[in-house]
Amino acid sequence: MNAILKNYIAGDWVEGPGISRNINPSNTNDIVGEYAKADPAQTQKAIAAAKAAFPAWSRSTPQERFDALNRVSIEILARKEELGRLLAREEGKTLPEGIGEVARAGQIFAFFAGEALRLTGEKGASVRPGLEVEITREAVGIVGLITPWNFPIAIPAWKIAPALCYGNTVVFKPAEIVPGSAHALSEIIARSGLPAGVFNLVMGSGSVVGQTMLEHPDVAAISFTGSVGTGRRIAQTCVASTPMKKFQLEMGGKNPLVVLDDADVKVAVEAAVNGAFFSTGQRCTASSRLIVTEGIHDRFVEALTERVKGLVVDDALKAGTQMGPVVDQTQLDQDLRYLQIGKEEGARLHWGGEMLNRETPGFYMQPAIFTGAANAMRIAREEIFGPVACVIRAKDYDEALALANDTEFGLAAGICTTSLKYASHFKRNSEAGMVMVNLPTAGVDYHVPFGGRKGSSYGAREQGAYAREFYTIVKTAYINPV
Ligand SMILES: NC(=O)C1=CN([C@@H]2O[C@H](COP(=O)(O)OP(=O)(O)OC[C@H]3O[C@@H](n4cnc5c(N)ncnc54)[C@H](OP(=O)(O)O)[C@@H]3O)[C@@H](O)[C@H]2O)C=CC1
Ligand SMILES: O=C(O)CCC(=O)C(=O)O
Repeated sequence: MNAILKNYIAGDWVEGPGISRNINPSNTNDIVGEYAKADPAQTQKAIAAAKAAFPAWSRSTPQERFDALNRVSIEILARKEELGRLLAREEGKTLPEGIGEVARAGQIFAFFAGEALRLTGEKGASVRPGLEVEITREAVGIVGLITPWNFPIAIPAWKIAPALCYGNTVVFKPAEIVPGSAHALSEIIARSGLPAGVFNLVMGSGSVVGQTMLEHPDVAAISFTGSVGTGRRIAQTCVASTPMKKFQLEMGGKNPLVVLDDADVKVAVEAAVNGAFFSTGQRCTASSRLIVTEGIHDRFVEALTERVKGLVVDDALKAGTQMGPVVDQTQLDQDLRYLQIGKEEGARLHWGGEMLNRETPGFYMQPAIFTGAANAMRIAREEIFGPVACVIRAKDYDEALALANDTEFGLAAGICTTSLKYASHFKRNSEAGMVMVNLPTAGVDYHVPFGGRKGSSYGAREQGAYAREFYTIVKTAYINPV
């Protein structure tokens, strides 16, 4: 076994009081690595380091910020195959998906390197004679970044890069089950030329490291992606703390993909397969509800089933694998529990859902399609976060739209149609933060806002230039030029 990989605090790599093991979900005999696990005291040291570094970093020049973020981007992109392999090995998404995610992380750092150089701010006349008014943005302070396991490098990238770009200092806590990509990213950031303390990595559990960050008065803001339950607790703690913290939550989805009678079946099937089953369905943007109108329903289900039957489920690192394993036993148990719930609710498990044996012991599961699902069923209302799709029959477009919007979530929604009229109407009337036409609900660009409505998201949007809303505070200055 290699050395235990350390936390990064105040510019030093430090051992943790505990150790966690990173296990390959494609082969549970394969230990990806051992990683430091922090306690509250170590987390507090990271917060103190971020506090000490904040005054200087918040006043750093755009050139310094550009240089650091640009170096990070260059190294990530140069090493995308190697880092993609590590990501696929620890999380279970396929190697092409892993490499794609790493490339996305590199592009995000490039975007925010550029963003650091972009001038912002407004100056105008006051309503009072002779006075001037300036509106500027300042860094928020120490930001705590809490990330999930399903995008082990892209989600950290889309929080760390804007946080640093706008002059904040960072304490980063990755998900405990996937510390590998987070650690590799942190090593790259550590050699990017940032002053000590500007960026700190604190690996460990949510209930210890995350909770310490939430309760610490010096942490000014928390950006979180993960489950609704944890998101809600974070919101309550941030509001109850003194001073109150700024927070941003990206949580679940139960994203509808509407397939209308006039859809191109091939396009619809590809959108559904990609949206529901790629990345093993472990995306908050996954197309977990397929809402299909009468006239195309049977043709669509038949073509979808044929396509899904052909998906190669195997070791994430094997050439030709199209769907990797579920991330861990807990998530697999949740997926299997929902298959049981669906059957008990009266939906038909049309295809899949079997556990699979492969050469190595891993969490392999066939993708599953429920038909005859009703939107009121738990399988259509609750986020499963696995390779499980429910087909819900709709009479016509109006009913399909109503069903699509009948959810507590509102992250992404898609429609497959060749009608401009329906596509435009759906775009306007969908109650989701992101709308896709003839595309999967999952898979987004890195330079535009990401986020949802209703129970999916809270606070300012992430990604693109909109990220500025969360990572800066507005200051209004009045000047009397005497
Ligand atoms: N929207 C999305 O993208 C995601 C949604 N999910 C949903 O959540 C379910 C459970 O996944 P899970 O990983 O447990 O999600 P969690 O919400 O528990 O975890 C997300 C992050 O929050 C941390 N965390 C957990 N508890 C606390 C706390 N009390 N204070 C601060 N931080 C905390 C976790 O740390 P640690 O890893 O140490 O627990 C992790 O870094 C999935 O089945 C899925 O439905 C999960 C991942 C992503
Ligand atoms: O669909 C995507 O590209 C992003 C999904 C995502 O952010 C998530 O699942 O957490």
